[in-house]
Amino acid sequence: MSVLTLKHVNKYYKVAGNQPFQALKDVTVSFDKGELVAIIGESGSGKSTLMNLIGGLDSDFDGEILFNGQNLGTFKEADFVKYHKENVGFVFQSFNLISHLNLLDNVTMAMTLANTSKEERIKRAKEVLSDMGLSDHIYKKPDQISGGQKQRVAIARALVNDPDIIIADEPTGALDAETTEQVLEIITDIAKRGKLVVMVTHSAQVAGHCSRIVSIDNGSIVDDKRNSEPLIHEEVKSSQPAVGNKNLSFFSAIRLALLNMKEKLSRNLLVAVGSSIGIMSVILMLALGNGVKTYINDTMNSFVNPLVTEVRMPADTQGEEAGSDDQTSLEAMQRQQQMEMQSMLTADAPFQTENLDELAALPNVKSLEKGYSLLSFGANRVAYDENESMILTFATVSSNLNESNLTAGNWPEAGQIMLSQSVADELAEDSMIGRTVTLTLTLGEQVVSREFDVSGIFGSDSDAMSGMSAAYVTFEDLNDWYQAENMTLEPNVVFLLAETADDTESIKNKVKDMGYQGSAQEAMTNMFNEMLDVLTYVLAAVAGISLVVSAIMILVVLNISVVERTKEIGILKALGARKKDIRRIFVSEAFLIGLFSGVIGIAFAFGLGYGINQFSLNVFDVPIIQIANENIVMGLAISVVISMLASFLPSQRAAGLDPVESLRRE
Ligand SMILES: Nc1ncnc2c1ncn2[C@@H]1O[C@H](COP(=O)(O)OP(=O)(O)OP(=O)(O)O)[C@@H](O)[C@H]1O
Repeated sequence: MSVLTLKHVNKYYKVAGNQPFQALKDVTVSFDKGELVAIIGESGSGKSTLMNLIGGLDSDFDGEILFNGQNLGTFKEADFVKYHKENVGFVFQSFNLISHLNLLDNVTMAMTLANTSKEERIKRAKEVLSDMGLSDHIYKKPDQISGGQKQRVAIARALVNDPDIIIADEPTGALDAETTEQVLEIITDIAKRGKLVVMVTHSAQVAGHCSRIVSIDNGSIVDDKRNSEPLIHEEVKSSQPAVGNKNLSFFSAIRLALLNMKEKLSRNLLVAVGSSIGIMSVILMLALGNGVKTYINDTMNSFVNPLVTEVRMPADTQGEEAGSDDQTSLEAMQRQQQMEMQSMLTADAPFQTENLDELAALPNVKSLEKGYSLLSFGANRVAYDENESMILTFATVSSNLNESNLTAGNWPEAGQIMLSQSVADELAEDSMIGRTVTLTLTLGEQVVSREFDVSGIFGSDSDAMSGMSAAYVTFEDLNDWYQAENMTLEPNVVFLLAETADDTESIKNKVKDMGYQGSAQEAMTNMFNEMLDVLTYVLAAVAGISLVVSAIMILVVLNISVVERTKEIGILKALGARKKDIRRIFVSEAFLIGLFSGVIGIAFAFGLGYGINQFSLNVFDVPIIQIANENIVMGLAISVVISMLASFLPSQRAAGLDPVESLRRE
């Protein structure tokens, strides 16, 4: 059976606005192994058209082209891929080597596309290159060798997968007489080893070397002359297994992408740096959010004891018991009205005994401490001599206040008061400790005053709380005072002391579940945190707009790359690359650009963050940029994903290129 048989093959080219142009007319011919066939004819007679059809680069024809009995007309993409990988090898007039790959990589390309093992690839390529007398040049790039050497590399590449057919389109067209002889000798040897070689030539001398000469004129075979029997001497079939049906691996795609990117290093670096700016901005915005949040939380938390959970009655149950919602009696309403009046000055509802009992019974609660706190705008004040200071917060001292914030003197005991720095500053220029002040409070509906000795100063000038005017006495003193005024002091805040700081969180959660409120400060911190989160994400999103610019930049660069590498894509397809492989090469390139720009963006963020922190440490005493690990991972992921998304269109375009047109591209 013939290796290749054409039966009544017609080829029409579609021409816009015109009748289709018939380039091949009823071509019927068959070729055997060992034949060295010259296809000759005038320019435009249809030689290349015929070669493209039998090489499986063009599948649009009428009639039958049979390779070992299989009709190319019925082939699917996967069949053509297999055909290119295993059965045909191409040699072109202009060599068509891939310029950024060395000779070894050029020759191994077909095997790389078939995912042949690295050792096997290199072993086979070295053998074939050595057969071509090129052992000393394997690491050179194509532009470092002569024309004859280039054509030998191209022949080595065509032979390396041990195909049945070699299709050579004017393989000696660009060579001088001497080199032509050498190349012809090699080609003749190939036929002698049992391959079918079909070669287009314009040279009568070259045709004279062939065993058979087929003449084409105007799309038809007009002459078919055999000079000799097939040249076959001994059929040499490689002992190596066929390349198999595996495909380009992810790692090979990355390596190919890297080699190509190296070729255009400065351009790729510029793109990576350009798109890294967006990534850096996003990371910095998130890190700024982290920094500010940490600063606020730390400042807030530094004033409270980590063992303590502050509990207040729910805001919507003023005067009601937590958990009991059936108290609609007149008494309760009156009580609520009274509380509301008071809440012009104060805040929270008092705790009932049941509340105190259920809170004290919570697991991990070591003890329960009662407290009272009163927020007022102008009603409560401390006076000393002629001076007077309004106090915003009046509270009983409790374990909740962190003693480390006591900047002078002692914690108040019976008959004593502790003032905040700002109050002390307003009352006297020198130290207030030990002096007697008059505290005036609005208790219920009465305005009452009492004298206390100043025991200590709470909070320093440098912290955020020092601006808050506050005064603290003991719960017992306040209780006495209430009794003296014929009133009962009911705690409106309760402090639960945990066994260990680790238990505090769970106690806080339980208390919240039971319907109580946490400290006002905690609520404020939470609100701040939520606002900061929103603000941070908005800022990061605004910074993220530059990522769109990056994506467009990457898309444009990859598009340029596709145009520049059109011919290379044609070569890869002729070597058996699937559409998917071509896509994979471009997507890998985008992946690498994304990875590099992510890494550069992270490095920039750290660099700039360091600078900003030096400044903020000087000014605010805190590092304001805090890059979290998840910011780094997110930055990298965003960078890679955006870049890969941007590669979608260019890689799709590359994969869809027609191999015949691509190979024709200069
Ligand atoms: N894509 C195409 N669309 C329309 N016509 C085409 C196309 N490709 C080739 N042709 C026409 O088909 C005919 C055969 O072209 P082909 O390239 O096969 O000739 P050739 O014999 O290889 O010529 P040369 O020796 O100059 O390379 C020519 O008339 C050419 O103009």
